[in-house]
Amino acid sequence: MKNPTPAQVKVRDHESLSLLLVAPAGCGKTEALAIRIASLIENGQIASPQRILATTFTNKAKDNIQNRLRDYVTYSARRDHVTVMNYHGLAARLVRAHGAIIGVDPTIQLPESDWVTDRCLELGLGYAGRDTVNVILNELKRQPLDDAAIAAALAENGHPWAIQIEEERVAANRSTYDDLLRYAELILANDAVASLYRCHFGAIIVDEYQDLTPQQLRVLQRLGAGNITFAGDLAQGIYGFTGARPHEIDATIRPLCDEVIMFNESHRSSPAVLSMVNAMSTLTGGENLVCADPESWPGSGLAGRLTFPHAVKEAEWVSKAAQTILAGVPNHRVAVTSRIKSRLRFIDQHLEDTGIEMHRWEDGVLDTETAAIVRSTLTRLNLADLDAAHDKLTFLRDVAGIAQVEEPDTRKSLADALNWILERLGDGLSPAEVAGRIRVGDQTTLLNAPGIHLLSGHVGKGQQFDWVFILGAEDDNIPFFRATTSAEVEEEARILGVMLSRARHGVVVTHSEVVPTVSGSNRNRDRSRFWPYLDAARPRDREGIVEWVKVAPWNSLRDK
Ligand SMILES: Nc1ncnc2c1ncn2[C@@H]1O[C@H](COP(=O)(O)OP(=O)(O)OP(=O)(O)O)[C@@H](O)[C@H]1O
Repeated sequence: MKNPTPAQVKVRDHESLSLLLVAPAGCGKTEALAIRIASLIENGQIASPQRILATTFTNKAKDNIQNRLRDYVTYSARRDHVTVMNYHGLAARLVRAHGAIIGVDPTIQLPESDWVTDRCLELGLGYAGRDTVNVILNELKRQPLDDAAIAAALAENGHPWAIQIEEERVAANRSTYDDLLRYAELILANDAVASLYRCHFGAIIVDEYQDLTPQQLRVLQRLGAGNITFAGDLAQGIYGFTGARPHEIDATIRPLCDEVIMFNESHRSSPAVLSMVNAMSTLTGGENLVCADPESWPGSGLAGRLTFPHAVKEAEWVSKAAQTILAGVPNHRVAVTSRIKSRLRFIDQHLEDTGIEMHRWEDGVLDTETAAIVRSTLTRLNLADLDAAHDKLTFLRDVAGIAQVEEPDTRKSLADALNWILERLGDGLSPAEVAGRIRVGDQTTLLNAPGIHLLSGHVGKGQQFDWVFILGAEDDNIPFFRATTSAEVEEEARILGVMLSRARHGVVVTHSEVVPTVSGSNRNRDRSRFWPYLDAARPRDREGIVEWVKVAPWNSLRDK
């Protein structure tokens, strides 16, 4: 539990339930939301049978907010007064309970994968065809249109594959992620249903509002009707590709909120790290961050930037640097990150080959809810029955009870996890051994585990690490080659800003002159066009980094 700052006290004590909290990375927004939730319960503003709804975008973010809440709200108060849900989970709940009022079968099959993409590839449309079909369907389904209106709009558009795939979906009584949100909005247009939910959820808490799509905001507004606390940061808007519209959302909610409270003091990062984050602010549009307690950071923190002749050399150096840091501060967490996951393959391979332990955030790591189902499945699994089953995956899905899982994100991760179990059992592991390999993304492991963590830029959103190495500061990687418009390139700058601002003590950015392609041929790579912006932070070069590490006050670092 932290001592709230005066600004956090203002958020905690703000009487009306309609509030906007805007602050750059690391200023304590999520902490302030947890403090506010605790206060709403303590002062009886939200009392049974009403609950507070806290919405998140992913299961990992759900774990993150639940983790924070543990510091301020007792288990029983959380159980009785707080619901933490993803947008897809919320939409699925509405469809299951009230689908019939808009003519949707409440038993409709819930999504557990990107079915439209899978279907396009099965039909041989290739990646370009898949992109076209997805764009057509996504854009239409982000509007409050029923199935008949979607069919009519598709007929007018005339794209034969989009029409066929949508017809197949309806005939098979299945839903995609887009359908769930669309149906939820249509259901909430019914005043009786909307007021039922407003009575149930007395207040809504929305973190990372800049990532909302207009459709998600419309759903929230029907549910929350002026009782919403939003928190976020436009400079961290990195989900344009999923339909997020940060400026549009901001312009919509500002006039509706009773007050706007702003913070600009970072509680997360050292002065050196903040200088790197601030160096990007002209591109990210972020406020300049001030360090809340500059004297408290041993050595003032570390900011570094260096170039390697080859990605393999980069991997060797970063691995050695991470180990040197961990030798000095074994309780620390070191993130090795990059814009895209595949750019981490050299360091991943190097760590694997040298037997250095790492936590891969995107592989075999389950959120708390999925891990609980998988563990119970493994305990109940009878191997003889599995061996005798004609279709092993279907058998395993039945044992896991996937059909009863309502939360689409959990369904997806469970479906992936069941495939992973089958592979491991196929490797000759026993169910107990497979269970032993499960890594859970909750506070006891991923969120707090010391050591080296490998993760891509988007996955790191909302998280923090003591040290962050950002690999692959090359054009094509960041900005990603698909970013062509100025708006897309600006979003790429914000992704770099998000990666930099995950760091507490130190951040090091690297570029490699040669990066082999996935097929193994060497490719020359230019430094990222964002590289020169970091000059303003006067990052240390290789010698400077070595010098800092040599004289670093490890004892003080360990305790901070
Ligand atoms: N009042 C406080 N005193 C000391 N530390 C604090 C305080 N408030 C927050 N912190 C710490 O500062 C760090 C950043 O806080 P938090 O994650 O809430 O920021 P945020 O604004 O949500 O960041 P981001 O936008 O990057 O997700 C956390 O380690 C948190 O525990």
